[in-house]
Amino acid sequence: MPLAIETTRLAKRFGRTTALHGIDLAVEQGAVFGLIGPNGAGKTTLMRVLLDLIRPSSGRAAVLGREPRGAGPALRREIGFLPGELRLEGRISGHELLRHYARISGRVAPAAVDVLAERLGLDLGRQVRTLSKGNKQKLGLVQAFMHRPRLLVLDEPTSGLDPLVQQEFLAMVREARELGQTVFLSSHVLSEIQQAADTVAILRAGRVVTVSDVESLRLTAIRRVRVGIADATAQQLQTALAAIPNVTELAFTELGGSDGDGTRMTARVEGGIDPFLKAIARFTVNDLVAEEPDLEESVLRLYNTDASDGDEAGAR
Ligand SMILES: Nc1ncnc2c1ncn2[C@@H]1O[C@H](COP(=O)(O)OP(=O)(O)OP(=O)(O)O)[C@@H](O)[C@H]1O
Repeated sequence: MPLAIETTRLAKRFGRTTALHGIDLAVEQGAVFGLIGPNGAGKTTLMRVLLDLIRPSSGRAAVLGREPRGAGPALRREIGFLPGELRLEGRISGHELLRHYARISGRVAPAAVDVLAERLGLDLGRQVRTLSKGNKQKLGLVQAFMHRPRLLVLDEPTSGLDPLVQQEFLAMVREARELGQTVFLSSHVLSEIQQAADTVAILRAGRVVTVSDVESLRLTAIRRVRVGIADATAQQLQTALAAIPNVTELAFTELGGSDGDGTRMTARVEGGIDPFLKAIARFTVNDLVAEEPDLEESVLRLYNTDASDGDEAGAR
């Protein structure tokens, strides 16, 4: 069985900007493969090469065993593509627009469009130009999924979606995997990739920094945590957390003076959060906020790259 996606020393230059510096990637059929990286890393460029929307400067790409260049509509029908910047014809309804796309993608099961629209909460009767950004994104997702393509290439698929719809999208990805479809998706949000993907490639400044399974990424996640404790002093909290090695940068504010309204604490938790939660659970917790793990801090530093060192690949 050929790989779903294979690139060999794939490079793309735009004038003096090098967007991709020789990318080697292999995506197995049936996998959910996440591409993650900061702005300007080259995620969109890579996807556009795979879809033959742009041509590589050097190197090779193969999609479902074929070179995108010259493979034409037959390969295109096997792919469901959600572009990062969706441009949709506005003066027709969602229904009409999807009928138009179905003529290109072919083989759309009669009920598929309605089922997907219903799941995402999208009104297909409305004129496309009157839809909000999130609803346009839903329309883009419906057109990518509706013909059950062998390969889904999704550029920032949850951009603009509210959290409930994001969860529905993640369920759609899981079902696609169960049906044997391959999903190749990009994001700059670590938690989203962790929920959706089995394997993750980290792209930075046009290079693959690492390819890793999602479980190992989870261990490296760094979170900032804020906690309000009703019945402990800074000293008590310090003592309770002293023996937990993955908790650092502790800072305390004691509230309320003599009668003691408790203490506010911030901390940096690297890796599993469970030991931290167990240690504070003996006190009365009023409030707990665990921020989204930070991609740059969690992942890029692990591989000895300077996360602040310019996002734009061409800047160097
Ligand atoms: N058509 C183009 N002309 C010139 N430079 C381009 C073009 N497209 C992309 N680039 C440059 O290539 C690099 C990679 O951009 P790309 O859009 O692929 O990154 P990305 O990882 O998708 O970023 P984001 O998360 O911001 O969408 C950037 O330096 C960008 O400025």
